[in-house]
Amino acid sequence: MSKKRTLDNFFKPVIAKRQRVESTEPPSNHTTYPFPVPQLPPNTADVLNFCPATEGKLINDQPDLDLVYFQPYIAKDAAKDLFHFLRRELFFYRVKYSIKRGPVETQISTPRFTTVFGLDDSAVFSPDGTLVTRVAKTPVPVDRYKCLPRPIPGCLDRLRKLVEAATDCTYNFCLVNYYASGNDSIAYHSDDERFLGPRPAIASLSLGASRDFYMKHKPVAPSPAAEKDAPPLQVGAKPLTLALGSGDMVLMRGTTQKNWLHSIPKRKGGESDRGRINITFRRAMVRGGTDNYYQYNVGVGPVFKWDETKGEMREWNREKEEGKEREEEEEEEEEGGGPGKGEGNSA
Ligand SMILES: O=C(O)CCC(=O)C(=O)O
Ligand SMILES: [Fe+2]
Repeated sequence: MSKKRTLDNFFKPVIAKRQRVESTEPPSNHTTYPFPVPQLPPNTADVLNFCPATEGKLINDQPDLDLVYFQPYIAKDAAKDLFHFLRRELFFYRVKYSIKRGPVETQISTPRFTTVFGLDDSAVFSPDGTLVTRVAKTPVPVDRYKCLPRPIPGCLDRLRKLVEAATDCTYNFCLVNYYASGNDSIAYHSDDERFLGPRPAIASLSLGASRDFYMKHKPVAPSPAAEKDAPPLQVGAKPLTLALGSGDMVLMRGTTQKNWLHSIPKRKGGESDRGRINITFRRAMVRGGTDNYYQYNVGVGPVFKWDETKGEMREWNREKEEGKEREEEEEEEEEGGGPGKGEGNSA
């Protein structure tokens, strides 16, 4: 070893590698989960007590736009830990579906990983995990929903409560997107579904790689009295770009969804390839909302789980996982003193 390197090492501050400390609380589980979801690690949970890390800034200087931008909502280190925890522990889907426009059916592949938890306002989960009506607390018939609703796991429910307090709104749904690379995206759309009510509040939290969030006003149809081919009306709204960094949160509320579109466009290389998680909290009023969210964010395809060694989402399969666990248990048993492994047998 060269002298220079030895000296460098001498003066380098000793930074202890941060240990991953797991929660001792039992994980969240439900019959609809492919596998249990651990509780937040205690150090991440503690830091969340200091949210919001900054005060929200109002962005309402354009027609029909009403945003509150927390930049950030979660401080940098905690946002990083939360990103890695959620990417590692949640189950995701890559949903495919078909849409019919007139006689033409088109196959769509959602260009990002998604997952969803929650239940509309008509019902609640009872402590044993079954569904009961919100008011009368009578069992909900099993065929009420096309896809069985999933309770929000403890780790995301903690976030939901914090976000409720910071935004003065209540939410019963949590949608999670994972953009694995710059090739993953969400096209221009508005979250103005009828089941969210007329002026929905949607809180959108970003973790991981920074991505551009584009917003533009919807074209405004000319009045019925205008000429037939009249161009869309100009409302004088300028498109907007927010460079959403890790820990940032945007609350979209009031007339925003009715009048504005938003998207996360594709990007080439750079930071995007490190992956980004987006979590939106919303409130669905009726059961149609529940069916819609599960159809488009869970679907019927395979489960994906983050593979730490490969550094990518991999298809997860219950039989394969259970087989792997059995093998590991058998290996442990053998190492623990099975025949031929005893003392004096090493020659
Ligand atoms: O990823 C984002 O920031 C936006 C996600 C979004 O618009 C949605 O899930 O509806
Ligand atoms: Fe959206």
